[in-house]
Order: sequence, then structure tokens, then C-alpha cells
Amino acid sequence: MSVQRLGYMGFEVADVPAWRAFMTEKLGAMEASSSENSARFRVDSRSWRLMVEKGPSDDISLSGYEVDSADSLLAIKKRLEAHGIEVTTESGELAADRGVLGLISCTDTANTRVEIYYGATELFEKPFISPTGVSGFTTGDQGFGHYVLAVPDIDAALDFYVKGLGFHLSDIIDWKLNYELTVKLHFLHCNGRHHTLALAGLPGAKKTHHFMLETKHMDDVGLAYDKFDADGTVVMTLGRHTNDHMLSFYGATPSGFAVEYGWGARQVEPGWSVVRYDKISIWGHKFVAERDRQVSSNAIEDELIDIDATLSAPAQA
Ligand SMILES: Cc1cccc(O)c1O
Ligand SMILES: [Fe+2]
Repeated sequence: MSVQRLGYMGFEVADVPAWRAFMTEKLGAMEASSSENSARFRVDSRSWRLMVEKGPSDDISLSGYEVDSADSLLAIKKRLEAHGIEVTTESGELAADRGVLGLISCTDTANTRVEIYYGATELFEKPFISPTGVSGFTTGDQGFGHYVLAVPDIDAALDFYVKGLGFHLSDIIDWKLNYELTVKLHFLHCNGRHHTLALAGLPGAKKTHHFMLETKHMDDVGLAYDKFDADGTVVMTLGRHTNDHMLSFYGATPSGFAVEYGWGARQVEPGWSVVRYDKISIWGHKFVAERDRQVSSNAIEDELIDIDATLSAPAQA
């Protein structure tokens, strides 16, 4: 028994209002609930997929993995305990808070909380409607998206997620970040999504490198790209990945890590064989330096203002 799909994620963020605006106005997610210190968001028929709670870390607070039944939940609990991982059976109150029928939890080797549940809440009677008109997000059996974590001990993390939770390796990319630093990225799948989780052996200030949402139409990506470009928050330009062939860009979140917004990924098929890559992208995905971001959006803005001034100037006598 292994985890079946990524059901939800939680982030601890310093600025909840900024995240409420970011999730709805930039990513086109639907606000499910909010208070002064927390908010939850929908991207499909489920009652929620992303949660932010006020706190200083500006980093991942938990991941929530789904299994299909009470029996599966018991089976994964036994698998984890047999692997020496301590598992907590969570209270009915916390399960009710998550909107699930059964909930257990453990902690990964980088001290990140991992929840496993069955019986999430579907809200077909309250259809998902994107506030920015996103056509829809690719979720369902593939879970709601993917995320990349920087971990201090890659072998320990792989043992937890592969031997413990039952992930399978899709492929490896040796990502040459600069002349001195090449990071080995391990891409892991637990369903047809090419990767639900990627691990980088890279002790960093933050655990979260990015989380990813996949849209149903390519134009959803372009329309979102323009929003990030307009306020200078594109972190990596449009590009297409070598391994999952996703067309995507990366934008800055209010917490300093990135969001990847993509479309058109290929899935892991039966008989998939592990390969390796030297590049993360077939084309594109160029880092946008802070200076360039500001210049590009301001320059465009200035140009538009000049054009307006010209158009509105009184005709020369
Ligand atoms: C860095 C990176 C490389 C390949 C696929 C991804 O989704 C990704 O984020
Ligand atoms: Fe990604």
C-alpha cells in the first residue's frame, strides 16, 4: 500500500492578506474560507486544496496525502510503522477540520509534517469558479499538483518517501545552477502525474523551492504569466521541462519561494523506465534577475503612458 495522490498542502506565511490576494488574483484559485490568521483555497470540486496559516517561517507546514479507503489508511499506517516511522492517529476534531473521514500523521526526515487521510469532502453542489477565469486545473487521480523540497539529507528523505510512503523514482536531473553548484533532483511519482514530489539534496534557508498547479488550457498559463510580468514577479521565464514536458513559468509568491504554473505535462506510463537529464528544460525557464524584472515591467508601463500622452495631446495647430 502506498499513498495515492497529493490531496492538500499547508504553508505557514507571514502575510495572510497578501496570500489571499495572490491565490485569487494571480493564480485564479477560489477562496474556500478565511479568517485574520488563515485562509483555504479551492482549485476543483474538493472543499479545499491549499491552506495558509499565519506564522514566521514562510515555508511548507504540511503535506496531505490521500488513500482510497479506511482499509488503505490502516495498511499505510502499518507499512510506515514497519519501516520504523512513528505514526499518530489524529483526533476526530482534526479530521473534521480537514474535512476528511480518517486522518493519521507523521514527520518526514526534514521535520516536515505529513498527513495521510481518506474520505475528503467533495463540493459538487458548489462548483469551482475561478475568479480570474482559469478554465480549470488538472487534478483528480493525479492529485492537485506537485512540489519541490530542499532537504539536508537526500538519502534519508528518499528512504522515507520511497520505502516509507511508497513513491517511485521517475527520473533524475543534474541541475547545473552555476559553475560551482550542480544539484541532483530526484523526481518521485505516486500516480500518473510525472512527479508529485521532487527532492533536492540542498540544505537551504527554506524547505520549499516551489509548488506547481497545472491548468487545463495553455492560455491559462499565458494569461497568468502576464499578471506576474506586469508587477515584475516572474522568477523564471516560460519554458518546457525535459522530463515531464510541462510548459510552465515560475513566479514569486508572497513568501519568497516560487509557484510553478504549467500546462501540458506528460504522464508516467506503465513500463516507465528511469532516465537522467543534464538540463531541466528543453527550452526557456531562464532566471529573471530582480533588476530585469523591475526594469521590464516599469519600461512597459512608461511606454504605455507615453503613448497615452501622445494620443491625448492636442493636435498641433
Ligand atoms: C526544476 C524542475 C525540473 C523539471 C520539472 C519540474 O517541474 C521542475 O520544477
Ligand atoms: Fe516543478
